[in-house]
Amino acid sequence: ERIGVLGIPFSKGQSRVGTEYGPEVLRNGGIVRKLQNLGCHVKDHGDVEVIHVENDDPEENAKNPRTVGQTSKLIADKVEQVLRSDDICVTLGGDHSMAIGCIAGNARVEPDLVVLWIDAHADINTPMTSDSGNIHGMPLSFLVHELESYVPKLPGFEWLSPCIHAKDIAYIGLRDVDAGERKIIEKFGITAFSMQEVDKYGINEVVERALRAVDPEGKRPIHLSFDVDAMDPTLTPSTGTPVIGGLSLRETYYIAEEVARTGRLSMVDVAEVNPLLGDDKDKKLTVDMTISVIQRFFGNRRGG
Ligand SMILES: N[C@](CCCC[B-](O)(O)O)(CCN1CCC(O)CC1)C(=O)O
Ligand SMILES: [Mn+2]
Ligand SMILES: [Mn+2]
Ligand SMILES: [Mn+2]
Repeated sequence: ERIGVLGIPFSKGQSRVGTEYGPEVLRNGGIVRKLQNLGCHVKDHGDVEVIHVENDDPEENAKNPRTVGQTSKLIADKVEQVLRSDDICVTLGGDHSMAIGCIAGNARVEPDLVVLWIDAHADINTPMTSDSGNIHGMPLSFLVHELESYVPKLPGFEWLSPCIHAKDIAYIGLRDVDAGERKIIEKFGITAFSMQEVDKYGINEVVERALRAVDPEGKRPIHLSFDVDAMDPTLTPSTGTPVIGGLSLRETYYIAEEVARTGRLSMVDVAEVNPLLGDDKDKKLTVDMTISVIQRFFGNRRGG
């Protein structure tokens, strides 16, 4: 396939400096060349322009709303452009608020997409249910039709309309879900496989059930949003909100290989790499583990 790589050097969806350097360290780790070495045609589209709004005061408890909202619009426009020329878009983040623009942009090209959200967290707080006000904990709430009446129209988000339904989402890797998120997941019946289910059923059964739940006929395009904190922090320590007891390398490989096998992968977001956290060993490990996972979405299979 033709892969379009897009950097999203963004950090204003949360409060730690560093995720803006995610694209740089992933590129320096060789992600473009390693995908090309798999026989993929890879075009690096550079970085999305990041907007910085002065005096961007919190609104409805959400921090940096104008900066996040306006940048998300540019992300959506750029993602749409990439997907008009390439088959698959790989976005290098950047904090997970990037997914607002990534999914909105993908949905313009693939309106029937389903979302696999690989993460320790549910990232579906509304501005009111969030305890932090960090928009990287809220992206899905801006995108889901069923939550539209619960989410205030924040300044900077005028351009955005919900584009997915709750039934189109499946989580794998959850282990730090807030009370408000739990209520939303239950109220709207969102498919969710926490680490408990991964242990109970095994990753093969979890992946099979997740795909069947969102796409029983096996024909819808897949948007895979990968938060590197889904993996155990011993594998990806350089990330802002690590949670122990995460996915193993082999479990994460398996998810990537199975999604690749569908042949319906439309987009992969790589979120929450923060190279300023931890020491140099941690940073290198995080980058190397992340890239080794991404390679498995594109034909690098353990069986050859
Ligand atoms: N759900 C959290 C964390 C979001 C993580 C976003 B990511 O993209 O990395 O998945 C919860 C934060 N909260 C912090 C204090 C704790 O005591 C409880 C959880 C929030 O800030 O909304
Ligand atoms: Mn997370
Ligand atoms: Mn709809
Ligand atoms: Mn996340």
